[in-house]
Amino acid sequence: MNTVIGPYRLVRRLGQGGTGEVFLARDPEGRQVAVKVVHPRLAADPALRQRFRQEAQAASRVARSCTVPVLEAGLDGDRAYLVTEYVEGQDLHRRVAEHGPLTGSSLDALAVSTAVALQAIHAAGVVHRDLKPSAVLLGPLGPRVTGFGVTRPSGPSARAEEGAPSFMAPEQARGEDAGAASDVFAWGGVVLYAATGRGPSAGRTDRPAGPDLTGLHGALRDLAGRALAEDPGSRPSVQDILRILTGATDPATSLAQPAPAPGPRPLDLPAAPLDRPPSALTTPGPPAPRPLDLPAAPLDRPSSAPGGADPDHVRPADQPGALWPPPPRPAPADDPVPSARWGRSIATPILAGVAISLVIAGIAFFTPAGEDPAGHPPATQPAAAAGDTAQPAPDPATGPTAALSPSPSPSPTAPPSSAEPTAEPATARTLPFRDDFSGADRGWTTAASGKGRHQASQGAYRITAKADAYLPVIAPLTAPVKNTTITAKVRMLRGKGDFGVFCRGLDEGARRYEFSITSSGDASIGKSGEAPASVRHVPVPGLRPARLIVLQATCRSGAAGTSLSLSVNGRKVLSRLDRKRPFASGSIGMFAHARHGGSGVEVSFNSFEARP
Ligand SMILES: Nc1ncnc2c1ncn2[C@@H]1O[C@H](COP(=O)(O)OP(=O)(O)OP(=O)(O)O)[C@@H](O)[C@H]1O
Repeated sequence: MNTVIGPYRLVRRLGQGGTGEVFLARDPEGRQVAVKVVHPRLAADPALRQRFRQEAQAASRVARSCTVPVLEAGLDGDRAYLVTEYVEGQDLHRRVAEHGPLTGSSLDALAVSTAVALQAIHAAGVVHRDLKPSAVLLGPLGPRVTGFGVTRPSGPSARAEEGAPSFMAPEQARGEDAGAASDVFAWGGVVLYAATGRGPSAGRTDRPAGPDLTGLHGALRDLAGRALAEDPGSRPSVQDILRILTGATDPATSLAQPAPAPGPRPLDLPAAPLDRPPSALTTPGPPAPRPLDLPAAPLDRPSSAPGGADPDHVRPADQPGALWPPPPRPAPADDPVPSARWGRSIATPILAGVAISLVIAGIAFFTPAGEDPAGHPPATQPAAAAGDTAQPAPDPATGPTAALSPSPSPSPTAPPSSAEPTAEPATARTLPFRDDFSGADRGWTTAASGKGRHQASQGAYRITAKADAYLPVIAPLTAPVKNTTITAKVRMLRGKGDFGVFCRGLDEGARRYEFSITSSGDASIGKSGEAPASVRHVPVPGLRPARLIVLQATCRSGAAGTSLSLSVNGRKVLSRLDRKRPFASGSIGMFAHARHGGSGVEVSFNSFEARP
């Protein structure tokens, strides 16, 4: 094969996706990469090119520790292409077709690895949208997920129309927006397929009793069954899947809901929460992929093995006790797609990031997905929507300017009764939720790569963000949150920056709203992607961040947009209406954000409560 695209020399064809062809190729240094060439019809569409670029940028943010990185998105003439690391081995579809279902620890490792991949993908603000067996590559180091959707048309995929089992969630098949919960459905289908060779047959009327889980056992059976629930709100979060599969949580206590059954679901929520915090809202983003209109150049050097090993140097034989069978011998060099065919046979899509889970010596070793170490925002996230308004909340008694005037603040040690927490419900994994941090950490999470520390100790939860770092900590809820009022008691211990609570939805750009107090005593309501300078700050008269503050933040989304309000020590100081389309369900939590250099910022939360 003598075809060259960008700086890559194509070696042989690896596969055909619904929207493009994938080739093994060599980069200028001779390293192996996988190059997906987008269908010229799509590549020629300016809107799709733009989307390609944006989604490739999003893909490049997916945590490296558990993905096969997207190395480059480029253009060569009118040919758009995406370069990822090459994974030597079979995809799951072929593996099961040729060798039968996976069993034992191989199956467990596949379930964990694919969930880790989803966690990493979601943490980057991306929804895979097309997880399926052919998108799970069984490499020498374990399963990796590839192919998350760029320029993917909505609705059933071409492959599904050809009669292959569809792994698409019912809501996606209906043409609705896909969220994290849609990926969880596909995860359940992939696990079912890996264990049985059968697909989930989503939304079929001939499966009134739910998916046939015969062949799956134990926690995997329970999780896959719940993941395949028709109602997205009834599916477990990726975080819960991982907790259970890794033994961190007893399924009996964390999954109190029954396995899916026909009939209405108890929750009516459109999407599962993101399991990891999004990239930060107000710090600079990571290096973006090269724009399509620039000469092609790699985003990063290929490095398929953790630790930056050269992919050429990672061989199955090098892995002691590698669980996965050695990949088939490479097919003899061929040239099934001679260069003359490029113009017509190259299909469309774009690959995306992939998760790596190491499976060594029969133990599934995985690193929880991390957000961008610096907590970077989506580079393409627009600033506040045109209809977005932010204003100091009018004081009910004295009018709109009262909130800006000095006024005595209630004693922080005697907050208003509306801010007083109530007794914690027995399960406390859905709203209402309360944590006074009096016991052990109940599972608050942040990025493994987050810069700083966070821990519950002695009745408080301390968050220490290193210099200029953003450190969010996510509440350990098992169901997604959309409309909520959060009440938190917090004080600043040292440093400069801001801190507070947030609500975050799973939608494009992983929208997040932050309710903040700064070390200088201002309050603000910020939105992901906004430049810090454009976020309106309102001084709160008499506020001393070093004393206990009662924050009350409300996040409510409806047809008119998302209404947000912030009260400090019982007094409403800001309200805001974001007229962007309604906010999706997601996660909530607390954060600290160190700014202005120095040695970071440390805050202490005494309690956190969220109510519907
Ligand atoms: N990085 C890679 N390394 C090795 N093989 C790959 C790689 N990426 C894809 N492949 C092979 O190419 C096949 C097609 O991949 P592709 O991503 O196009 O699938 P798809 O998800 O069906 O495509 P689409 O996104 O267009 O629907 C895979 O099933 C796999 O066998």
